[in-house]
Amino acid sequence: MLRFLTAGESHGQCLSAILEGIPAGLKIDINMINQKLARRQMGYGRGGRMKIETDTADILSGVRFGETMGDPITLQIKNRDWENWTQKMSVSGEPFGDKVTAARPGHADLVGIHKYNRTDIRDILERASARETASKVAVGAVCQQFLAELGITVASHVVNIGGVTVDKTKIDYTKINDNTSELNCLDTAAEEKMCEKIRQAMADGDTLGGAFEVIVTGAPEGLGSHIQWDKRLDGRLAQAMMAIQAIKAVEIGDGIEYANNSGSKMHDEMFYDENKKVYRKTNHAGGLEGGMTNGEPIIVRAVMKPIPTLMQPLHSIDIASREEVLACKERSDACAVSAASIVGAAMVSITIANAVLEQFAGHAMIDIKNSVANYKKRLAAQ
Ligand SMILES: Cc1cc2nc3c(=O)[nH]c(=O)nc-3n(C[C@H](O)[C@H](O)[C@H](O)COP(=O)(O)O)c2cc1C
Ligand SMILES: C=C(O[C@@H]1CC(C(=O)O)=C[C@@H](OP(=O)(O)O)[C@H]1O)C(=O)O
Repeated sequence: MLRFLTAGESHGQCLSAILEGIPAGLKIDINMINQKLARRQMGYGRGGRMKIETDTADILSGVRFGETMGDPITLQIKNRDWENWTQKMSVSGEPFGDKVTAARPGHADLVGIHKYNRTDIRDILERASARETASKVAVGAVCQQFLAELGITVASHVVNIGGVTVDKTKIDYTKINDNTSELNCLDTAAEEKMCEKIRQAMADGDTLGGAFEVIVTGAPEGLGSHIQWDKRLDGRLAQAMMAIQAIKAVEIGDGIEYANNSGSKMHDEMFYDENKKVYRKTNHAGGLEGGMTNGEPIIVRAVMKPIPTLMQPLHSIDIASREEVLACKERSDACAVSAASIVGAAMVSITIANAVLEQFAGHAMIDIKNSVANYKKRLAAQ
């Protein structure tokens, strides 16, 4: 079983993650982890913080001479901005600086101070901040390397920003793994319109959300299970995606479209080829039937709400004076869907890696590879 925890505040010293369950004998490419971290920082519409940070991961445990040993892997990403926050974020010093008291609608501010009995919203926003997603991406990058050893790839792309959508017929999905476009979008014409939409939102002091898609290829048939609610892989993927800050809807395959169409149009018919292998001509199911992978690409789509911090702030309340005020305007992103798409791929990688390790349990890479190969041989003969 794979599990991980993250720790760290947005303006604290660093972000940390401990990942346990990666088998021994996996070569770790630190450059690949850092490339994913850099990709998460990109995207038109991101705020001033991204100019301060250059995220890279240090591996503090679990890897020796570039290879995993089966131990927990500790990953650490320093916050460069911390230097500017040493007093405000001091672990042992006296309280310093003004308290944040004007709650932002859509952020964790108000409910957080109520639940945790705090008087400074900073005590909540520091951990609620999606700065934490850098840890998720570092953990996801290790899982992606594990999956790649088994021929499984995970990639994502942006499909909607503020209502500007990609034209699916124009997309070349073979480019999905090495797409370096500004917004991680595979439709250049749509991306230009998305950037314009973001520019307009920023000029208006407003923010935008959108949607992205994660595609997994090469996953063997039968990951996950129909036998219990918490073993269903579609449910676990949805939970992993919804656990990303600001993600408010998840679709598997045709998702919401199922509501509008009949069974004859929406189910993927099965055929035999000349070698008596089952194949399908469509993938409405997004690679999952009965909570299990069916051998087709896994397709997960997620919707991100607009960023809660607006430069034209919304109506709110001051938690200290109880007066009606405008919400605080911390430095902020105007749109971060492209960053979220990288986080989404990371969370899907972690979830699929966990499902693989459940099914092909082992502590050494060689055992897992053999186990996967035997399983595939058995399926091929069936
Ligand atoms: C990559 C990323 C960047 C984000 N940047 C900001 C930001 O700059 N300002 C902000 O108010 N919210 C930002 N958010 C959204 C908040 O973190 C999120 O809305 C908040 O934690 C409340 O959680 P909820 O939206 O899931 O309810 C970002 C989210 C993601 C995924
Ligand atoms: C720091 C990151 O995102 C942050 C997420 C975030 C929020 O409220 O979620 C608020 C902003 O933080 P700051 O006030 O420091 O500018 C973003 O920059 C990051 O993605 O690395």
